[in-house]
Amino acid sequence: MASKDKKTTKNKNFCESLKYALCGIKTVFKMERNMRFHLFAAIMVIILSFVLELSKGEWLIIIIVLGLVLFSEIVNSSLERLVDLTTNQQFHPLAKEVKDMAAAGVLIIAMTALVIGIIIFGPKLFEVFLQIRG
Ligand SMILES: Nc1ncnc2c1ncn2[C@@H]1O[C@H](COP(=O)(O)OP(=O)(O)OP(=O)(O)O)[C@@H](O)[C@H]1O
Repeated sequence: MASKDKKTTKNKNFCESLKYALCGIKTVFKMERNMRFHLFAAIMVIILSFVLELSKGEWLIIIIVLGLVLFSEIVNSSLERLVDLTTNQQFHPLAKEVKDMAAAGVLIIAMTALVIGIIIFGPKLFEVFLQIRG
């Protein structure tokens, strides 16, 4: 194990819980290429949202969706590790189902985010396109 921290007991207070949660965020970004891709995409969407001056309601939807995408990727990554830990990376049909279902969860929220993105940004980008064309 890379970490020198071998603690296995319950966190004593909120600060300690926060410390380990931040440690989890650091680990998932370091280890998971998909998570880095999702973060890059999220930053691009936020920049586009500022440029296109979204309404407060549109911002709320974008923030919720981006949070759900990142959350689903973290749950997927943690389930993958749990499966690898319990199966010791040996094939098991249930392990396949767990990993495939966790990946399906990410896919569904990513598709939802795409559709919401098209609904919110599509007409605005089309307007910008028409203005550029004069
Ligand atoms: N122990 C196992 N037993 C059975 N099937 C497995 C096992 N481990 C992985 N698989 C199969 O291989 C696929 C890929 O597993 P892997 O752990 O590499 O996920 P991944 O490709 O890294 O996922 P992601 O793209 O979300 O990072 C799984 O979706 C599953 O179908």
